[in-house]
Amino acid sequence: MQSTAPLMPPDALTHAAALARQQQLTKPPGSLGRLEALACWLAACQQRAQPEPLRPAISIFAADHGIAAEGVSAYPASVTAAMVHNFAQGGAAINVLARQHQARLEVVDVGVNADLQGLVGIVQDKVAPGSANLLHQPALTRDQRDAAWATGERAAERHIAQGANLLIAGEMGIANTTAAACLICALSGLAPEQVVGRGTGLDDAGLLHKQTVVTRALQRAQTHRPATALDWLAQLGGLEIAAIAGFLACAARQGVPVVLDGFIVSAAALVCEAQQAGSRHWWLASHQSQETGHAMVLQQLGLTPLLDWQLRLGEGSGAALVLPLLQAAIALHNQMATFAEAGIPT
Ligand SMILES: Cc1cc2ncn([C@H]3O[C@H](COP(=O)(O)O)[C@@H](O)[C@H]3O)c2cc1C
Ligand SMILES: O=C(O)c1cccnc1
Repeated sequence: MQSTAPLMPPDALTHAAALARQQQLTKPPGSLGRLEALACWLAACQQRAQPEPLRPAISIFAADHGIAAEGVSAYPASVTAAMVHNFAQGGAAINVLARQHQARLEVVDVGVNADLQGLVGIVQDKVAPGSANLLHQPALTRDQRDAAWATGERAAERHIAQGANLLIAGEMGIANTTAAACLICALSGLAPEQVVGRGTGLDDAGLLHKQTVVTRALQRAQTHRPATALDWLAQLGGLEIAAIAGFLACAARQGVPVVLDGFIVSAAALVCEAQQAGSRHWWLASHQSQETGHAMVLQQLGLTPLLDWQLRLGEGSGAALVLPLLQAAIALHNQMATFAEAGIPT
């Protein structure tokens, strides 16, 4: 884990140059709406007034959660490992989207409670076989938290070394919306009723139970007097959430933009921004998740989601879904004629 000095945002001069080009393209200024802002942001991130096409890469971090024992998910904990097999066979939603948009995809086992050795495309970087039950004890030791964070940093570095210029983090971990909700409450000051959602599809009774679990877990964690976001991460996080926070921190330090996925990634983003201020300038929010509280977290991060399509899957799927929109923003920005080139009077 590195320094907490505020990061520089994407390059302002390049942003201004890109904006100037947008004003000269053969359309009324502003008529391509957010596509224009996206092109200028990507230009600033790349420090090229005409940005290169995107070379996206995705890491899915998978881990089990002790809190699953409290009946906070509509699915059994065994689904985490089963879904890693599905990722390896190419059958999950994120596999389809990654193939469709030619994104490099890797799955990182940072803490699944199963032997996943030998599965195709699975990076073995297991820190522990899952987190502890955060209702009764800290989810992670400090060492586990730091090791998982470093796992995420290594994943971002791998992608960047292979030429990726846009990163996506996804997650798989049954019960991780509970850990994410706890962290979001702790870091945002929002109440459990404002944050806790149905996850994979809890009914009304399940939702109330999950709210109670989160409230009690927050009370338990308070007794340890957590002072920093990293303290909260150890108390209430999970191995994949810590890894995603490290992934985001590393990407921002290296000046590589990230498309944030849904609720769980946003919890990791809050941790990252608290630890490394200014990281958020390198992020775009793909969508507003159905999960309660996601909208308010994005607001706190100063991010406006692109889509509101009732998504509540995770895996990085929402982020992968907006890749064609980003590619379109860059293609329009680079390939449209200017008024001068087209001889159109202004
Ligand atoms: C088949 C299946 C595939 C998934 N892919 C992502 N998630 C999503 O659901 C989980 C979080 O919801 P909760 O906190 O309610 O367990 C995470 O694993 C998340 O990525 C899935 C869940 C299931 C069941
Ligand atoms: O928004 C998400 O990331 C999400 C929501 C519900 C279940 N799994 C993930």
